[in-house]
Amino acid sequence: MSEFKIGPLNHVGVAVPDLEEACETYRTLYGATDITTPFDMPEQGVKVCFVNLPNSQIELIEPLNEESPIHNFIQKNPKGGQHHVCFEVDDINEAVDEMGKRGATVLGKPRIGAHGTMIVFVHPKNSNGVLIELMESPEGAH
Ligand SMILES: C[C@@H](C(=O)O)C(=O)SCCNC(=O)CCNC(=O)[C@H](O)C(C)(C)COP(=O)(O)OP(=O)(O)OC[C@H]1O[C@@H](n2cnc3c(N)ncnc32)[C@H](O)[C@@H]1OP(=O)(O)O
Ligand SMILES: [Co+2]
Repeated sequence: MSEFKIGPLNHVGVAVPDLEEACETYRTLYGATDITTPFDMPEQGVKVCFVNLPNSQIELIEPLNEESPIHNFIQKNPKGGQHHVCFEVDDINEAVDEMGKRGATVLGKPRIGAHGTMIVFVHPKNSNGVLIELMESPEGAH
């Protein structure tokens, strides 16, 4: 087995029915001041923005359409909910290979994520009901 291991927590994904409303909640209820402008990621089926915190980010995601991978999640959780946890990895292809060897179900092929590096997801059944995103580190290898 390779030495592969997860690195820093990059972000926590929160699925929401309305991105603007969710941003407003982080602004007015929690006083968050650094919230990025929302943008569409059609290839991921989501509209995204980040609440930047000193040590991490909350990624707010709203489904773009009924084909979105988070469409069913919002149907089941109409007010939204915690959706995924994202860890950085040094090398996405190594991560995919090693996840497979370790018996996990990797969902699809790596794709470009919201930070401009490759991401891939591991099924929640493999990790106590938590959907895990693995993201190639923006700073390169650790
Ligand atoms: C922008 C980007 C970035 O950071 O760069 C992102 O994060 S994009 C983030 C959005 N993209 C993704 O999530 C892509 C990967 N996700 C997927 O492929 C999908 O969402 C699945 C994880 C396969 C779930 O799909 P879907 O909800 O349609 O399937 P399903 O209804 O059959 O659900 C199968 C089981 O998984 C559960 N389930 C669904 N979503 C879940 C979640 N987020 N966390 C924990 N459990 C979850 C369901 O309740 C169900 O449980 P039971 O079997 O017990 O009823
Ligand atoms: Co994410």
